[in-house]
Amino acid sequence: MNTDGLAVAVRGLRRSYGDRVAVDGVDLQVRTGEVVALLGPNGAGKTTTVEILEGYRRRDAGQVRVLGADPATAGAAWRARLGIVLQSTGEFDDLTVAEVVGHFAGLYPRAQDPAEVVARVGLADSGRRRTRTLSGGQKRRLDVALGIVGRPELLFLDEPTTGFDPQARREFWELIRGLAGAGTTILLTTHYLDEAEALADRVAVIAAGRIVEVAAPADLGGRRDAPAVVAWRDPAEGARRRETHTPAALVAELAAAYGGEVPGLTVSRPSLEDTYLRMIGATA
Ligand SMILES: Nc1ncnc2c1ncn2[C@@H]1O[C@H](COP(=O)(O)OP(=O)(O)OP(=O)(O)O)[C@@H](O)[C@H]1O
Repeated sequence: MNTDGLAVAVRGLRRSYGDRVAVDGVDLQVRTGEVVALLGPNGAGKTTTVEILEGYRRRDAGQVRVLGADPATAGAAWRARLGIVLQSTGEFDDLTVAEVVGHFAGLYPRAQDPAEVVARVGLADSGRRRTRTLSGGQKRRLDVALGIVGRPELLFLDEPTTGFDPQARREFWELIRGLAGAGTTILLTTHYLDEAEALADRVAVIAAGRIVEVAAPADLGGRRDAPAVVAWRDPAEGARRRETHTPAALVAELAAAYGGEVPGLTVSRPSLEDTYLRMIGATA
């Protein structure tokens, strides 16, 4: 397997738990410096796949290279190049935010300044607080701080913004964009389609243990070529709707017919969520 320019290279990955096939022949590549979002319904095999890449679960079959090494056998020096933000929050008893981040910084050979990391995740005012007094969203920020304090080359984020308020999500996205802009490769799992669209260069859709498609958010499922939906409200007939590949022509036609503004006019394309739900076979 040629892994030039790839932070993650996976071919034919399989893993079963007893009779249950969780990962059924996954192929996936993440280029160095890329942000890839892994999307899929509950039980699709995301966590299993990601934890195999992180070296936390064994695989039954397949080739896997992460930062050039096989996670099943790679050692501590390899692990220090990864940043991992898991779904569940660690418990740190009575330690303060600054103490926990400082402690983790000590585990890495080229850690960032802990105070800078605390500020970067928006916890500068909470550095002296004991971690058990943090809100859910603040704990998640602490998780992210611990994931990035070692200056990872590759960052794994498992549903990073679950429990965030909208403003905290936007701030988190800025943080992630900053890391990506500085060259960090990022593989994230999320159930938020807007998050995938905001952050990812490419999204990989996984369902029932198989990759359905990998594409840029704008291209997924043929989105770019999908017809536009032009909707308006006719004063006599009520709500009207037409699908077209030439929406500008239709709008011009309607404008002429209505003698100017078209009542209640909207022009839309299938959202990433519409496309995703169609791909995984959901009946929305
Ligand atoms: N340790 C385990 N033992 C037995 N079955 C497991 C184990 N871990 C996962 N599974 C099963 O494997 C399948 C894939 O699970 P996985 O956690 O990888 O999915 P996921 O896509 O991460 O789901 P979610 O979105 O709910 O986190 C599921 O059917 C799950 O029940």
